[in-house]
Amino acid sequence: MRKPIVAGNWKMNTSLEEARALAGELRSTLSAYSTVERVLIPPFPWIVPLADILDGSDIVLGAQDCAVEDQGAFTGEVSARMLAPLCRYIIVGHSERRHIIGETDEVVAAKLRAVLRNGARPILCVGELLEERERGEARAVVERQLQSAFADVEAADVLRTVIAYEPVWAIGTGRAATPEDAREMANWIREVLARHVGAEAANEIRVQYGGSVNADNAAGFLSLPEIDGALVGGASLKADQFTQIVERAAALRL
Ligand SMILES: O=C(CO)COP(=O)(O)O
Repeated sequence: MRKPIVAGNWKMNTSLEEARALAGELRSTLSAYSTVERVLIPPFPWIVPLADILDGSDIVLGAQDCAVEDQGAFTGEVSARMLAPLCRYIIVGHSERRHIIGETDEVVAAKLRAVLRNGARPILCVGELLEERERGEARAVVERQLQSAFADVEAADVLRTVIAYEPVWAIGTGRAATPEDAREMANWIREVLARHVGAEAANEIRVQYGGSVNADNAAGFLSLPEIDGALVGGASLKADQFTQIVERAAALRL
């Protein structure tokens, strides 16, 4: 059985005060839903204060990115080695890093390996641009992203990774993919990964959907057996919205 995972990617949002208040509220509202893995992914500087606020709860932290290297003269970088004691998950390959910061598939693959060798679990984001979907290339793009990320990764480590299917055109646009789009891509992701780890193991890998998920549309995705949770951006900054999404996941995936 794949345990559902709902993660809130706060991106570059919240003041320290707001972050503390949001985490404090979520600590109490989310405590009832232990059948769902609940992950808060705040900006780097809030990870330490939030670790204190969440101490003793079963809500876990994630990080939004990490460096390729573990340590050294890389001014401004934060390594997976530093994050791993505090964060169970680290996002790699988010589309904002691929398309705004310019991270290549090779950089994403190196970051994925950094997360794995330091004992954290990657949330690997994959997804196509609107023009790629319109040209009928969505599956090929996601296949390339997966093959590149996992080229030098052993099967056991592939199984520690969560895949987030986040079509770029659905992120922050209010235009979510349809549940059918998400289902098709989740099946494709497992098909591609099956070549690497075998069909049985690929069936153990969790696939989330991300892109304009909110309390109103979450059930459409979370009710699908192929979709194991959501990676939530904007709606994760609102305690009531995020709590409702987690509540839907708990109710639909018993
Ligand atoms: O990028 C996302 C999560 O990583 C999705 O963001 P939105 O939910 O704001 O569309």
